[in-house]
Amino acid sequence: MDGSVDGSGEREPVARKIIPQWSQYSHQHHTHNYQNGEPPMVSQLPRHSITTETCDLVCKVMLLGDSGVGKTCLLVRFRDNMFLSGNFISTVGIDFRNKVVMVDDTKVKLQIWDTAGQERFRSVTHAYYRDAHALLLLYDVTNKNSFDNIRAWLGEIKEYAQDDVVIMLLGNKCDSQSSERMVRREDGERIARENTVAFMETSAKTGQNVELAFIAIARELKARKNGTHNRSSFNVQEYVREQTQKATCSSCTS
Ligand SMILES: Nc1nc2c(ncn2[C@@H]2O[C@H](COP(=O)(O)OP(=O)(O)OP(=O)(O)O)[C@@H](O)[C@H]2O)c(=O)[nH]1
Repeated sequence: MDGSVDGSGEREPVARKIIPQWSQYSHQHHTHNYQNGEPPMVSQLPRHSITTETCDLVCKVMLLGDSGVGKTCLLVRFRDNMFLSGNFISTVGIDFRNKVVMVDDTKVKLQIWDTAGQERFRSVTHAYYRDAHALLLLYDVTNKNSFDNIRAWLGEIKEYAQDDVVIMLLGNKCDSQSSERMVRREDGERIARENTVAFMETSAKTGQNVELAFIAIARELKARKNGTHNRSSFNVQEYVREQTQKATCSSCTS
């Protein structure tokens, strides 16, 4: 036995996220009218996300960053194209969802682990770093503290993750009004450059760059698997730069 739920190598999360049913996310996310006053646990949710379908590549992607930066919202936007607005319910422990994406002719299954940003869950989440192929590290552009903590997060990554893990830094909530913004895009770019990681600003609210972040990860991991990575035929930092520039240019001309 590999300890997986369905024999596919996927482990049951050790802790559960206390959230309303996935299907109720859109508008009732924050109403606490659960049966017996208790929200359902992940183990009670439909396991439709765990499939036995064959994929050419399976990638484990972890979402990291301070509590409240928008990790769960980013995942929900990518997987279900929805936004969880309203009061914020913190993740407890760790949870995962799958999404299959096509990269050219390759079927890539992204197994996305959503971690709790709160300090008290760190020892739980550290145990998962070493299995991750890619890490999406988020800060909130309206929260300077979450940005200042990025160096500490990078330190933890260095300590617990594989040396060759793909890291992408995301400045989330870029839809926010300029009066609310506390971190300039250039500051995000600078810290990413200093640490040789890809960077972009995202919005789980509007969907800006959300798909691109995950697809760029999938492309990079596919390139590595095919052995094309070392020959520099694909570079995730370059790819992200090109794609975000393209998006900026087309929004300028439209
Ligand atoms: N304006 C705006 N708000 C966002 C965005 N993403 C998330 N939020 C809000 O930020 C709050 C926190 O979002 P979550 O996704 O729950 O944060 P998290 O990082 O998963 O937090 P933990 O589970 O505690 O680690 C919620 O109230 C969201 O509605 C975004 O892109 N734009």
